[in-house]
Amino acid sequence: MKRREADKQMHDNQPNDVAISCERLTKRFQERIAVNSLTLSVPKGSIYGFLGPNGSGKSTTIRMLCGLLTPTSGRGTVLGYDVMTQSEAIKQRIGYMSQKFSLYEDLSVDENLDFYAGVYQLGKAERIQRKRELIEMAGLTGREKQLAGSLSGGWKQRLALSCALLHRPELLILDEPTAGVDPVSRRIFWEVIHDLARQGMTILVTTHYMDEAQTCDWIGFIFFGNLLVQGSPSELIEHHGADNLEDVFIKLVKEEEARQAAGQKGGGGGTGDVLVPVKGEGR
Ligand SMILES: Nc1ncnc2c1ncn2[C@@H]1O[C@H](COP(=O)(O)OP(=O)(O)OP(=O)(O)O)[C@@H](O)[C@H]1O
Repeated sequence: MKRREADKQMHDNQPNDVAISCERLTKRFQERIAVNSLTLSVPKGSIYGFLGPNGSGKSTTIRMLCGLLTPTSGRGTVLGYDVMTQSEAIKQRIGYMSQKFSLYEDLSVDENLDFYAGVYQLGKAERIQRKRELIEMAGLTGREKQLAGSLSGGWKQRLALSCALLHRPELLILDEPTAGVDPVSRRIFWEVIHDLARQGMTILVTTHYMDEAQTCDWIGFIFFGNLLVQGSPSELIEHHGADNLEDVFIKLVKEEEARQAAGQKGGGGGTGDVLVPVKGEGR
C-alpha cells in the first residue's frame, strides 16, 4: 500500500471524538526517562490541563505530541495522525505556543500576523479575514501598528495566541501561556481559551496556576515523568478527599517523593491512580 493511502487509512480508523490519544508513550534522554509510559486521552472540544512541577516531563510530552520530538517507545495519535510517522500532518493541523514563543519585537502587531500568515501560506483574502477576526478576538483593535516589543506581557501573549490560530487549527497546544502575566491579563486570556473551546477547539494547556487548572474540563498530573492522576477537577478533589486541587497535588507529590525515597517504582508507570475521562462529561 502506498504511504499516503496507509496514512489515510490510519487516520480514518481513529475514533473521531478523541483529539489526542497516547499509550505508553516514553521518552528517554540517555539514562534519564523524561516521560515514562504515558497513557492519556483528550476528548475533542475539551480543555485538558497538563500539570506538574518543573522538570516533570510536560514540555517533553508536548514536543512529542507536536511531532517535534520522536518518542523512544509507545504510540500516540493527534487528530488521528500517528506521532511517530505523521508529524508533518500533525504540525499543519495544530496551533502551538511554546514557553519561548517568539514574536518579532521590532515588528508591529500587524506585521507579526503577516509574518505567520506567510509561514502558514494563507492566501491574501484569507489572511485579511483571519487578521481582522483575530485582532478583534485578542482585543488588539487599535494596536495594529504598535511594535510587539512595546506591548505588555498580557498583550504579547494574546498576540502570540493569535499567531498560533491564524491557520484555523483544530487543536491548540499551549505550554505555560500565562507564565509571568498579571492576574487581569491571565483572566482575559482564559476567557479567550474558553470561547475557543465552546466553538469546538480542543486545547491542551500547561500551567502552574491552580485557579486556571480548576476551570479545565480534565486534568492530568505528571511527576518524575509518570502520570499520577487524570480526571475532572471535581473528581480529583472528591477522590482524594481534598478541599482543592492544590491540596490534591501537594498530597500526590509527597506520596510520590516518599515512594521514590523508598526506592519503589513511580506512580503506576503512567496509568496508576488514574481517573479516566468519561466521554460526554466536562463543561
Ligand atoms: N533535550 C534534552 N536532553 C536531556 N534532558 C532533557 C532534554 N529535554 C528535557 N530534558 C529533561 O527531561 C526532564 C523533563 O523536562 P521537561 O522540560 O519536559 O519538564 P517540564 O515539566 O516541562 O518542566 P518545566 O515546567 O520546567 O517546563 C527534565 O529532567 C529535563 O532536564
